[in-house]
Amino acid sequence: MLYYFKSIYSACVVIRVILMPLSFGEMYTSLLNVKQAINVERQLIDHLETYIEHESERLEDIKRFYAKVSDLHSEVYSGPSAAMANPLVAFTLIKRLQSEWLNLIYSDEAQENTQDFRSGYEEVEKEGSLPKLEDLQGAAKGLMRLQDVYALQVGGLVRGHFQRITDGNPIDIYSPTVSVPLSGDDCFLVGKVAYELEDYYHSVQWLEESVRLFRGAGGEWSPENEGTLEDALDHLAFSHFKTGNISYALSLSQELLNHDPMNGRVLKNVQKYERLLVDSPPLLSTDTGLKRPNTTYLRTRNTYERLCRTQGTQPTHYENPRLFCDYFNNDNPGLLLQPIRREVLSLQPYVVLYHSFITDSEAESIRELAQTGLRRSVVASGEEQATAEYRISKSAWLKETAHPIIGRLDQRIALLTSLNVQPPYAEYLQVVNYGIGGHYEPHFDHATSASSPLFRLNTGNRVATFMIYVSMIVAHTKSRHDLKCFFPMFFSETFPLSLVFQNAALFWWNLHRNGQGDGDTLHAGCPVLVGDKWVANKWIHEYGQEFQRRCSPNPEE
Ligand SMILES: O=C(O)CCC(=O)C(=O)O
Ligand SMILES: [Fe+2]
Repeated sequence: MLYYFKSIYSACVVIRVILMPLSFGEMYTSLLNVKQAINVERQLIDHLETYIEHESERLEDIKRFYAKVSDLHSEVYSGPSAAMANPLVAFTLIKRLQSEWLNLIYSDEAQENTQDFRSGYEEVEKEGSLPKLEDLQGAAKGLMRLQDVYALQVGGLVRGHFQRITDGNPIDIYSPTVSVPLSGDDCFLVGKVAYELEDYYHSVQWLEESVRLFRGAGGEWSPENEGTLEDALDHLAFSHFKTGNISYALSLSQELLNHDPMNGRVLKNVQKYERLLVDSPPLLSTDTGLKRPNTTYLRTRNTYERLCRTQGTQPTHYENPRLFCDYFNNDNPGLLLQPIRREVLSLQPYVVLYHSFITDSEAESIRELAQTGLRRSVVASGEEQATAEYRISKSAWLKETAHPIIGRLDQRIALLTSLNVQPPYAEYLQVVNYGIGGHYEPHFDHATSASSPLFRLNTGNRVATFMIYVSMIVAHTKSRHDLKCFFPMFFSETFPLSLVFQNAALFWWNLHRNGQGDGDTLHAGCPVLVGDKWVANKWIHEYGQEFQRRCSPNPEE
């Protein structure tokens, strides 16, 4: 969702990405890649199935031997020494002890089964399609971003719910069709990511849940787990120590010692905490001083998050009678038969929403065409471009030659805006796919520094943005009260937000007529709470538009 608000923020401008070989890296930054990982896991499930079959057969064989020998002992050898009189019985006893037990005990079968299982995994690994540690960390950070921006309760998330406390009650802000609760180990990993970032605000919350769940599991061991109750207690105790909650750090460490009494490091910590508590007993206040870590790059965080939580505050048509909706053809013969539903959302800056700008099948084609070209999105960083935490997505550039659809889109944009959208007067179409909790924090699309790599096109700054919602399956299915217009059938109270924007396009001028950037065009893509969000940007440059957008020295225009 794109929101507008006024504030000053340093420019971060997306520029053309140099195409690199196809890579699957940074999976967490694009939901498309996450979806592809489903097939990867399916392969592993097949390997596990074969492994289980082989191991079951092996155990069956072992059980058969066990039954044979134990039966012999209860039926044949249990009597007096009569059985030994039978030379066949004597022979088979000696043979078993000399050979059969040996073969059983030193059998390679278990190892062979494990080896086959591992080879299957290694094959998948070689394809390069497995997530890396960085992906796990990125996904965990995405979850914490959603937690923060949408004020979600960690306890709710752990139970598979997306809840926010409103007026003292947990309210579902999104009800998933399938709810997936998290395990103690899931929470441990999220908490550990925060812990390693020295972000004890989050580590405390997630590790609390982890400890609770591990305790509940009664120390039961699961082969897939990375952490244990002891690990979680250890990290949680230290997180509490770092946030000044010494007495809690002490009691957690003592609990840990119950499980691991010889742990010298924890023994030392306990002594240290006890000393600290004697030296400066805790105040009665329960305020642990837990604060969210300050991100240096976002001075407009509160406004941004408020807007994301309230689903935007675009001006309503009731407040400003100069805003309107109409069927628009730009007096252009190309649009006469198919005028487009236009909605003027704001006059200053001038922002227009074009409904149904593309069809479902065009949206699908755009997504498909972009797939192989998707690379981690970058932003301008000085004279260069770099990835950034404040923009988590992948993007691909589509030339007009990629498919006739792209050329037709360019044409349609030109018909609507009367602007020259041919390169180099506009950039290629940039298709963006967001990842887990993917977002684009408040930014300007235009360059705000003369050294920006954006000027390498030599066609001036980005005068306008034409942004298409190529798909947006969002969490909220509540109605938008602030987006009613003259099209009641399209904006009925019950109409899901996602459908209002899906296939629509936004247009706005980034620059004033005097060429200066318009500070009011600060905008953002809120973290994607759920679903697969795609947008496509067409950035139109200053040069080539001289006859369509007259200049003016007036800084207000
Ligand atoms: O995803 C959005 O809603 C905004 C994207 C955006 O502003 C950009 O790509 O420049
Ligand atoms: Fe933007």
